[in-house]
Amino acid sequence: MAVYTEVSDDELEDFAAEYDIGQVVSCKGIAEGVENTNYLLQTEQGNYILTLYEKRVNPEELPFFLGLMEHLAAQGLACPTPIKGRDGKALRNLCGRPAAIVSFLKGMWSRRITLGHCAELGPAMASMHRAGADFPLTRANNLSVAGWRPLFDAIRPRAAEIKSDLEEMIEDELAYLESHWPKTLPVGLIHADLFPDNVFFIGDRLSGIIDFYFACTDILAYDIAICLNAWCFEDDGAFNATKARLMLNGYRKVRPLSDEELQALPLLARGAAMRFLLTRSYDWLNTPAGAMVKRKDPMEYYRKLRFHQGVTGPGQYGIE
Ligand SMILES: Nc1ncnc2c1ncn2[C@@H]1O[C@H](COP(=O)(O)OP(=O)(O)O)[C@@H](O)[C@H]1O
Ligand SMILES: N[C@@H](CCOP(=O)(O)O)C(=O)O
Repeated sequence: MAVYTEVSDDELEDFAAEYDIGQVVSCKGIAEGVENTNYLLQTEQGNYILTLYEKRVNPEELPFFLGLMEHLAAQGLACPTPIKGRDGKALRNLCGRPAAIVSFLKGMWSRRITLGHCAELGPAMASMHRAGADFPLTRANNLSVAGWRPLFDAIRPRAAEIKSDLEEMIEDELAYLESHWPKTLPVGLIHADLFPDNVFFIGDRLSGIIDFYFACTDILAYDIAICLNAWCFEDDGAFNATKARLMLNGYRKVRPLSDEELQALPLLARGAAMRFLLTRSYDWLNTPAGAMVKRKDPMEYYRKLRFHQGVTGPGQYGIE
């Protein structure tokens, strides 16, 4: 459960009084998510999400994230919009943490990814990339190739607790990725954590995208690579090329991909797998015993990385 910070009734009342959102009716901790504390805030006027920002979010970067959500929502993307208080500010403090209220999105994330979900994801991701093109702020991706070695150094002494050959595997792969990482692909605004639990559906239709707190300026096709990993593998570890084809072709209808971008996909998918292998390994080794949060399995990403190491071209992702 991701409620790291408990909010008392008095603190909540004072906080909500800064907004024109009506009287608070209830405030319930949300059990999902791993990064921040989220509450479902119900007021006389409707539902909202109250987020208190925790460890991985740098408070100085919050204007970027909140501004981005505001920008994308204004462009018609179904994503949360920050709610401003009477003073015009969306960002304030609660219980010693930066905090904001955002609009509530209807829909549910799907635990069972279908071909239809992947077909919907592609164009939605491409529309997000297009809508982000004129967002004026930029943010470097601190979890891209330059950020991987410091994470590796932090997990290295205990990597064998996860898998005996993990240290050796990451060492070799990191050296390869550092020397081959593409430098000329189109760059723009990416979500960078577009996992199934951050995409809502109503029935088979995609109804919204949430959780922009890893969003950054990076290679656009890297977002696609993250999704190849997060959406196109089955529970038994098999890669589903039909899912990948539907996602990629749906994407290309809204934002065509150059040959250079397509050829780079296997490498980007290796990098994307490395990124989540590293953060999951770090969290696996460093989550305090008894913390109310479910750790995510690093080995899932070890296996995905091994798969992409064997991919020789984008054809293996189901496309010509
Ligand atoms: N704007 C929103 N509308 C509706 N539900 C939301 C919204 N934001 C978050 N949630 C709920 O909170 C959960 C955790 O949110 P998320 O942003 O993924 O947390 P974290 O950043 O901590 O991982 C989501 O799975 C969803 O159930
Ligand atoms: N998607 C990441 C973890 C980040 O969790 P989220 O709840 O913020 O999406 C992973 O799967 O490792």
